[in-house]
Amino acid sequence: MSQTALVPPTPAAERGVAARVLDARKEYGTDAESRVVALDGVSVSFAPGAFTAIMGPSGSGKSTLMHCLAGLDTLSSGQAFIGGTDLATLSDAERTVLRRDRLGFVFQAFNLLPTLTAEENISLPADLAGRRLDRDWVDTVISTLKLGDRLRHRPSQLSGGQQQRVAVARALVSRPEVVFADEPTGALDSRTGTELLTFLRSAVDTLGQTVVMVTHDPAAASYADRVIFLADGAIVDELAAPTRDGVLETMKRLGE
Ligand SMILES: Nc1ncnc2c1ncn2[C@@H]1O[C@H](COP(=O)(O)OP(=O)(O)OP(=O)(O)O)[C@@H](O)[C@H]1O
Repeated sequence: MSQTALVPPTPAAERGVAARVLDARKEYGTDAESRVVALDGVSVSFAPGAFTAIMGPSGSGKSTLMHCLAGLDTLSSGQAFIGGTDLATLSDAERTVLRRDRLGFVFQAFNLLPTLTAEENISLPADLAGRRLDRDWVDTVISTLKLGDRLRHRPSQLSGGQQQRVAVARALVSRPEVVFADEPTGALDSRTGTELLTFLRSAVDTLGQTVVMVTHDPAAASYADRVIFLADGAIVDELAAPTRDGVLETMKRLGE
């Protein structure tokens, strides 16, 4: 039996929530001097088919929240769920399988394998999971991200923006339950960044893709359905249907 069976996808009946944390607390360091409370009792749910941005000043806990939600790190206390799966009930190996089979990642370090072509990098997670990709969807992703003439190139032969688009394609081709994106436009020029955000938005609108994105950029956050603001490890505000100006005003009010 394959290991994949250890972490079955969330049954339809439990799909009311794509991801959530309950009273999540994360502390780093043990002695009083080095102790940092990165998450201080955060409870938040992410609806399926919604695009959520997480904002807040440097050090407010954004990456920690995303890493604990995505099973890349564990909470000190509280609970983190992907769909109906409580991540604390999984072994390290099971969490790895869950990340591979049910989640997509777009991080600043693109994590592309240097010896593989763009096309091989894009299909790698699905190949590892032994899952067949929907060829029409793969073609749509590749053409929307304008990667058609770069598929045989290796990462070192691609620009930073092209590598980032390969990373986005890799995260989206298998239609994961949740795509986690950490500053996905940070390294891109504004036109490429806009294209990428437009693509994420259309994946949400047309496919019901769930996206959770950490960003510092109010314009990027305005592509989301909802923005959550963190400060000192706690959620301090939230905006629905955000505009760039609305996000800026909230940041100003929160003293960012
Ligand atoms: N491995 C670690 N060991 C100790 N402290 C850590 C560790 N990782 C994060 N922290 C601390 O936890 C707090 C939250 O960090 P986190 O990276 O989640 O913030 P962030 O909001 O993502 O910041 P940025 O916008 O600068 O990326 C910070 O004070 C940070 O110094």
